Amino acid sequence: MINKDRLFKVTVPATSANLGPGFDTFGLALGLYNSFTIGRSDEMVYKGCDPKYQNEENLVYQSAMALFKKHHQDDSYAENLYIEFNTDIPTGRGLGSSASCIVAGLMGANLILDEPYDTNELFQIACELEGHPDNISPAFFGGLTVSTKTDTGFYCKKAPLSSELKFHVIIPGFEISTREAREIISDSVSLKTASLNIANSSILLLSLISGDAEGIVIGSKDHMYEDQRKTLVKNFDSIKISVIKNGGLSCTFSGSGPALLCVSKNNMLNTAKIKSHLYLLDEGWMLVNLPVDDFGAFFEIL
Ligand SMILES: Nc1ncnc2c1ncn2[C@@H]1O[C@H](COP(=O)(O)OP(=O)(O)OP(=O)(O)O)[C@@H](O)[C@H]1O
Ligand SMILES: N[C@@H](CCO)C(=O)O
Repeated sequence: MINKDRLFKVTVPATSANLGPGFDTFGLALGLYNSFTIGRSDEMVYKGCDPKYQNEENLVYQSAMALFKKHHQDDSYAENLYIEFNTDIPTGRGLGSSASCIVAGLMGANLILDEPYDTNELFQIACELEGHPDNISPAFFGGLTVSTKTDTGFYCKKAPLSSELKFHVIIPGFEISTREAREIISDSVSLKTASLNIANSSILLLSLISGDAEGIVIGSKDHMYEDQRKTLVKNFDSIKISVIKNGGLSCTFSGSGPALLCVSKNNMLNTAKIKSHLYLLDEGWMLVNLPVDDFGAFFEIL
């Protein structure tokens, strides 16, 4: 039996990490959402969830259990939950689907426990579970975020974003897991490469705030991972060329990919031309305009 008196609906925005050079650092919340209704139940229920995730490895369930275990100080603690999935964020595309599951699992479990943890504590646990903070930060706080890890935990700052900027994602029909996309990149870079990425990400951040087109073009260039990751994504170069030729200021992997994030200014992007190029390709690419979500995850008591 589901405890219908205590059902909570947690809604989490999609997120696009990196924005080019800001690897594991920059994140942007976008107006596409996953909602999860969570409560206690006599038996485990995964309603509306892809059958391949209807098991104890489920990331919403795992994240909720992580909080219960911490709260009860018992590593073997487990209980049955009702979790209903209403999900629009495509899985394994680089749009923060895993971050949405982690944030919802933690927020849902915290509500079930009568909120013993504050947002910063949940944020810290979420970053630990995801392994890096760049998707978790905008999922929790919305908008454009810059995150780092200090000796005492993860730290996030929100940056104001120019309202003249528009964001489109180009999403293919296939998935690449973050694990696979991280395995393909080298785990060390030269000082020269690191310095170029620091310089570009700084220019990019200033330009996203001011809306300076030239700074976005220059600052979006990554030197650390794009060349390696694009070997996993057929037609990456041709799509990027089409976006830039048709008014885009940048076209970078969204998070670990394979989806791409395009930044443009006002209505300069010729979406019809880009769509006709995508139509010629085999991988089912779709171009979608998404607003920025400035608020991040929220809950309702049902
Ligand atoms: N709707 C969903 N239902 C159940 N599990 C999901 C759902 N969406 C995501 N997941 C979990 O998240 C995993 C995908 O996470 P992964 O990090 O590979 O991709 P992503 O989060 O979409 O990309 P990125 O982290 O680059 O934004 C899935 O394998 C699954 O475990
Ligand atoms: N910064 C991460 C985002 C994906 O979770 C990556 O690019 O691997």
